[in-house]
Amino acid sequence: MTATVLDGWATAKEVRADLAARVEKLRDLGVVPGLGTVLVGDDPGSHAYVSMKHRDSALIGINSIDKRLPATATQAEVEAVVEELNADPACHAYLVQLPLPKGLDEFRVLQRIDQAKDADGLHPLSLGKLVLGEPTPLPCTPWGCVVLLRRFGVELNGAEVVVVGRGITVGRPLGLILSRRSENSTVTLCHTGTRDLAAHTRRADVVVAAAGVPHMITPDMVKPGAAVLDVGVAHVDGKLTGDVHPNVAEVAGFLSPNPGGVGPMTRALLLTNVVEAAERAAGLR
Ligand SMILES: NC(=O)C1=CN([C@@H]2O[C@H](COP(=O)(O)OP(=O)(O)OC[C@H]3O[C@@H](n4cnc5c(N)ncnc54)[C@H](OP(=O)(O)O)[C@@H]3O)[C@@H](O)[C@H]2O)C=CC1
Ligand SMILES: Nc1nc(=O)c2c([nH]1)NC[C@@H]1CN(c3ccc(C(=O)N[C@@H](CCC(=O)O)C(=O)O)cc3)C=[N+]21
Repeated sequence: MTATVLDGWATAKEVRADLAARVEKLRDLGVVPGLGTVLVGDDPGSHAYVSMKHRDSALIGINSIDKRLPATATQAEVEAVVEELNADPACHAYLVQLPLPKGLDEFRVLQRIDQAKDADGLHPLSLGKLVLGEPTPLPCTPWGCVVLLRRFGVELNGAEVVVVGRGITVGRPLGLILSRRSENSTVTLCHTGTRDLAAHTRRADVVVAAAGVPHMITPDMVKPGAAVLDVGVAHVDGKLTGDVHPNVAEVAGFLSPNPGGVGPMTRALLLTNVVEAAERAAGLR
């Protein structure tokens, strides 16, 4: 048996096709959705992610507002760009690419973002609303995981889900999303303090690997037929390497590849947050 591929490229394309129709409707009302990005410094990975986000935006008619600052930028300079985007009516939602260069206070920058323009769903108010069950933009990577699993008919209602990692981008918010009534999963978050990781993953119907430890999820850790999402990103000998060992494909029922799984979904759900912000600005929701 070999696992069904949870194809993030194909699924992201479907999400974008739906968004393109919504962008069309907005254009008829005279609104062109705008995605802003703030990139500070010259980390090559961050540059690549930001370019991919703008390329995806262009595919469906979303306007790009691309702000760049040198690694030497001060806290005040970064916050001034944030204020500029808060005030810009052409920018419906935006993100500050993390991590910021050393010396800059990320929390203070994130707090200054107008929550109504939060594209990442990682604003402190957005995360608070998620905890409280209020409507809010959802964090893109965890939301992408949920949309991908649903697309392939993986049952979440009542499922045992083990998330490896409690990071703020993936593990922590994924636990919040999956434990809502609408998803209704039983969630376990594992981390470096977990005593017997394999004992947890072996019981899981769904394993989400979001630790950034190359090939840490091996076939013996997976229940036959389980769905496995490979989210973690590391580089080994210059090559993108996920958290899931390739032989897991022989045990799992469903497996999201990396690249080609959750990555493209993350970008598609980011665009969803932008379109929804523009729809709110146009009075459509
Ligand atoms: N493909 C995609 O679209 C995306 C991929 N990513 C990737 O996903 C990963 C998670 O990101 P993020 O949520 O920011 O989390 P962080 O990178 O901030 O944290 C990693 C988490 O993994 C845990 N962890 C590390 N090693 C182990 C281990 N050996 N056993 C169990 N748990 C471990 C850590 O535990 P502890 O808390 O105890 O330190 C921590 O909770 C990263 O690799 C990131 O690059 C992120 C966003 C999008
Ligand atoms: N606040 C914050 N938000 C993030 O969203 C965030 C972050 N911090 N820190 C770093 C990680 C990493 N990350 C990725 C986004 C897209 C792909 C992606 O699109 N990957 C493609 C292409 C990968 C390639 O070929 O390089 C794929 O998986 O197919 C991957 C990884 C977001 N992150």
